[in-house]
Amino acid sequence: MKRIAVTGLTGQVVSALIERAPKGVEMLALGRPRFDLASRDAVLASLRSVRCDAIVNAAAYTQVDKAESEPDVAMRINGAGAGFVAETAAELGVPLLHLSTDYVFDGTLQRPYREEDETGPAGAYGRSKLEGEKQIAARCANSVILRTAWVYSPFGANFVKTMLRLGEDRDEVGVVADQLGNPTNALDIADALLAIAQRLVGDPNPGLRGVFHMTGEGEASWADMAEAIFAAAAARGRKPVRVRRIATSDYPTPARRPANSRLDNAKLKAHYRIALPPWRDSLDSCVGRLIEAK
Ligand SMILES: NC(=O)C1=CN([C@@H]2O[C@H](COP(=O)(O)OP(=O)(O)OC[C@H]3O[C@@H](n4cnc5c(N)ncnc54)[C@H](OP(=O)(O)O)[C@@H]3O)[C@@H](O)[C@H]2O)C=CC1
Ligand SMILES: Cc1cn([C@H]2C[C@H](O)[C@@H](COP(=O)(O)OP(=O)(O)O[C@H]3O[C@@H](C)C(=O)[C@@H](O)[C@H]3O)O2)c(=O)[nH]c1=O
Repeated sequence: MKRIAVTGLTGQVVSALIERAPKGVEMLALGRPRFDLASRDAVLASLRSVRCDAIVNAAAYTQVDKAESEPDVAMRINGAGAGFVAETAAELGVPLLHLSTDYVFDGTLQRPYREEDETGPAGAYGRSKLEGEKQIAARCANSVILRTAWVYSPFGANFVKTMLRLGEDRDEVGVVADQLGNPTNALDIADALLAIAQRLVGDPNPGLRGVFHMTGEGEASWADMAEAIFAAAAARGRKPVRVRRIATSDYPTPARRPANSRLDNAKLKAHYRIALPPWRDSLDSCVGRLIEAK
């Protein structure tokens, strides 16, 4: 496998893939204005113009709250747009790796979600991502849909960067403690995507295709994650910041988020022998890198 086309130019996962690509593997990043998921013509033309061995669809509309006020835009990009990518991957005969989200679930289950569990998104972003999954499954059999969650990294916008920014001029931050999930470092996602792409290119086994959950190991609430961020920052000389553990009802947002969005990664381990590192380890190294970069 020599060339991977990846959608998005500045996104967290795209940036991580570019950083982690081993010598000899070229990442061909496609982004706006030329590559726009909102335009079928642009998607087909851009992907047809690059020679690649696999496609990673990492571009998406990711603004969870804003999606509530422009659900059609989110649906167009995450739903129809994903379908255009799948259509082109099928035409080109290359495997497609597509990223989806924990927010396809309503969060009412009392255990980590498995791939076959019933979906039921609580908001417009989750609905649009679920439609993307359906488009991919219908149009490209040679595909893997990887549902990940709570992505952070040294790149782009994310919860870790938000907490470090808030902590600069506050001694205390209120963070919801009743939503559970799996913090996931985009750099770990990139390593796994590279290994998965390599397998797909060389192995036609249908068991490697379909939906897989792929998150950092271990679970946390957003408040747990915030506490770990401030602990990692304090260990590197930043002033201490307290986390006030609050309820979802104390932090009103336009979008409803799942109370339980923990994902069960057993299928990925069984079929690919891949497990992402424990979330606390990866979070600590990300905070370290962000602080050193300042
Ligand atoms: N962030 C998270 O917490 C999670 C993300 N995911 C999924 O993982 C994937 C990667 O997420 P992440 O890297 O965090 O995303 P980011 O929000 O960091 O980046 C999204 C990327 O998509 C691009 N993009 C947005 N709209 C379009 C469009 N119309 N045409 C082309 N490109 C577009 C953006 O480009 P531009 O720079 O031009 O804006 C940007 O490069 C997504 O599918 C997301 O749904 C899943 C679970 C959690
Ligand atoms: C900034 C902030 C957020 N929160 C809460 C709000 C929310 O419930 C939770 C996370 O807020 P954010 O808006 O940062 O995260 P959010 O945009 O909901 O993150 C989601 O993004 C999409 C793309 C995904 O696919 C999901 O997996 C998930 O990562 O933390 C606080 O309690 N206090 C705060 O100061």
